[in-house]
Amino acid sequence: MNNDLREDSTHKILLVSACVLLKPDGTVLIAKRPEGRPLAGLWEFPGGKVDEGEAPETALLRELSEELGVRVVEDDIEPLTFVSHAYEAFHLLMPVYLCRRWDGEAQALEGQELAWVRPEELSGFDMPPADEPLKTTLRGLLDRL
Ligand SMILES: Nc1nc2c([nH]c(=O)n2[C@@H]2O[C@H](COP(=O)(O)OP(=O)(O)OP(=O)(O)O)[C@@H](O)[C@H]2O)c(=O)[nH]1
Repeated sequence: MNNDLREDSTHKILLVSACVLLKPDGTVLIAKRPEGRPLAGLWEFPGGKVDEGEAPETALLRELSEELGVRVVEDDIEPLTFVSHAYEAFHLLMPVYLCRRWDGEAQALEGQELAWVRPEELSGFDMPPADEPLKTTLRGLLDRL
């Protein structure tokens, strides 16, 4: 095997499901990571790590319920894009789903700050390096819907 491609703990793949919750007014939800967590203070799309043996969609519905108290059914999420980014400690692979229908009002259940913003406003928010490409591509992706 090519040494550059060998399995290496520093290049472990971390699978994280994320969601673009889109309201009819064209705004999307972002959440600010609370103090005391890695990447604290950065704004990101709701979601989280996929547990061992868990489907990415199941993980997403679980995270949306835990973090925001919104109930989403699997039929109401669809693949939008994905992010692949090499962090120092792991390689992030993040399927990004789109959701336009959910039950309940999004609440900050984990001490995070929430903001509904237009995709073109994302450039004004500090986001994790992996999310940078989304700042420019999200508007186009949503325009195509
Ligand atoms: N949810 C989410 N995670 C992101 C985004 N961008 C990004 O780099 N990440 C990274 O993906 C990882 C997600 O981990 P997390 O800590 O939010 O996952 P989790 O909710 O399962 O956390 P836990 O381990 O405390 O249960 C973090 O390393 C985070 O920095 C994003 O837009 N949304």
